[in-house]
Amino acid sequence: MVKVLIADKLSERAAEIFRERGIEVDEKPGLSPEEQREIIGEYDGLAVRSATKVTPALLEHADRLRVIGRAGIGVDNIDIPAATKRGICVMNTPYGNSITTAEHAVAMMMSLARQIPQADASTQAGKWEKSRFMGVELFGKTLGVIGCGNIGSIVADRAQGLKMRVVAFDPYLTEDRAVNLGVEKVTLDELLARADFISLHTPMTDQTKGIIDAAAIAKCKEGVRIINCARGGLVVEEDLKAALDSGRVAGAAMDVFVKEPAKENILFGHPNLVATPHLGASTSEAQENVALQVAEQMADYLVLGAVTNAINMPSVTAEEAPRLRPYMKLAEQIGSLAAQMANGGLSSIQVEYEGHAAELNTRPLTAIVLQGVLQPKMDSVNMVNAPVVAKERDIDVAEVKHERQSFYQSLMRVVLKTDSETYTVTGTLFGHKPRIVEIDSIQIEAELEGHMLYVENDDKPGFIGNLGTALGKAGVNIATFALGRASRGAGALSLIAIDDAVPEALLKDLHKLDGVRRVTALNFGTDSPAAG
Ligand SMILES: NC(=O)c1ccc[n+]([C@@H]2O[C@H](COP(=O)([O-])OP(=O)(O)OC[C@H]3O[C@@H](n4cnc5c(N)ncnc54)[C@H](O)[C@@H]3O)[C@@H](O)[C@H]2O)c1
Ligand SMILES: O=C(O)CC[C@@H](O)C(=O)O
Repeated sequence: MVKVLIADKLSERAAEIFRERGIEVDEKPGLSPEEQREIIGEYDGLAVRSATKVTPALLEHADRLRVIGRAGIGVDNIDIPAATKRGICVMNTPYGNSITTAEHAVAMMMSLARQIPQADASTQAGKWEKSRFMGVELFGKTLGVIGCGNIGSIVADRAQGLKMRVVAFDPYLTEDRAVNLGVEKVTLDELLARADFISLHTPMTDQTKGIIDAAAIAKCKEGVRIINCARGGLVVEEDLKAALDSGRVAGAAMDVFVKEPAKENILFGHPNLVATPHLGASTSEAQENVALQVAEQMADYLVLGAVTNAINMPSVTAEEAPRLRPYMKLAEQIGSLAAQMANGGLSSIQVEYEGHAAELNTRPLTAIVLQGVLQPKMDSVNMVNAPVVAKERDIDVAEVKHERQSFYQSLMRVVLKTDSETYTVTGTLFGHKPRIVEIDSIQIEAELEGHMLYVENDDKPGFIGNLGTALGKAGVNIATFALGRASRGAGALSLIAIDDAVPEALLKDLHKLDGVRRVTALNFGTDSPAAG
């Protein structure tokens, strides 16, 4: 039975959904990394928030793991390259907590403007420090949004409701989108120079790490207020502390910290700091949304093969999945056949689609062709890691969609080049069954299954009889025999399904048959999706 581990505290709905979808689920939040390593080998799916660190050390023990679901947005607690290498799909829930987090950023901005947390503490301590807490209005002030994606754009919208001017720095924000959002797209320096409040909403990347440091703060208005509800490392905490001390930054509101959980931090205790413990996504609505979404997505993947919001593989909707399934089998078979026929180091793989196949979502199909090509040489390759493996090996991958009409309603072709030769295998679907219809421009009609022989020979009388006799003498039973030839008397080829593997000695004898050009043993293993 398919089994999922919920490793962090998620809304109860997640476990309910897994069970409704026939998936066994264990809820074990709060385990130590060592405890997680001990049990992870039992699971096909792992659902996390931000507490669990999905490291290469954990993944090394994850022999069954097929999918990691992050109930939230940031996947910086998951080692994506390590997961991809192991063929594990990683998905997040990009929109489920955006409104909640944007609202938290706005709440933080208001807290800064009116020092509400400090005033609350003082008032409840019995002081009545009316003159200490002089605030500033938001009306007419400029908010600088760094990173204007899902959350940044909601913050911008809410700020406009408060009659603030919004300037945004985001290299990927188009002018049109900026106009639609009602924000002014500016450079980072312009934003720093103009903003009264700055709110950070980028992911943590090499470009954004430390985007607010001493140099950036030096370009800000005197008395700027800074809000970070994105990721801790976006702000250099030591530089912010110095700027708070000098008064250059009038206030800072931090929901996220370089080191979390932040039990201690250089900023703590500063009178102009407002701090929350990574609460951006913590509303019941957002947690319900992300738990439900992550469980549905993971169940769709584990049960149907549908892929939604994956970070490391192409999407396949739940509606597409059943339509793609027979093509997936065909994709793996043509890839596998071409690879088993090929000699020499692979240099390029071109996957061509014609007719109905060209109208499908071809990215996952191409990934599966790559899986089929690479699997005969590597055990642990699948559609998640096959594109990465191909890239690592400098194999050039191309996808071509033909508009031309062909004899077949739907065709998929793989053209595989090695350093010495080119191999072409074309297949179609008869009903839902994959069929090979052409090999190197010779027409044939064959199903691929179990043990097979691929034979190339001179097209002359007696060859097939001799081949059959040789196999029969060795006790090898022929299950099916598919034959094709270029033209009378020219080269011919056959794909022969046999009941058992051909011993090495027999292969050598077959090579000695009069007129034989090539004999290759093929295997479309019964436990592989490429099996017929
Ligand atoms: N505090 C929390 O609990 C909490 C909750 C949800 C999300 N987050 C974090 O909030 C951040 C934003 O999430 P989102 O859903 O809006 O993501 P998003 O991907 O929708 O938006 C991120 C934006 O940042 C922009 N960006 C990327 N590199 C940039 C750069 N160098 N300079 C400026 N902009 C850049 C992107 O173009 C994109 O528009 C993420 O870091 C996420 O992890 C935190
Ligand atoms: O799970 C959380 O509480 C935080 C989530 C947040 O950081 C995210 O990136 O979605």
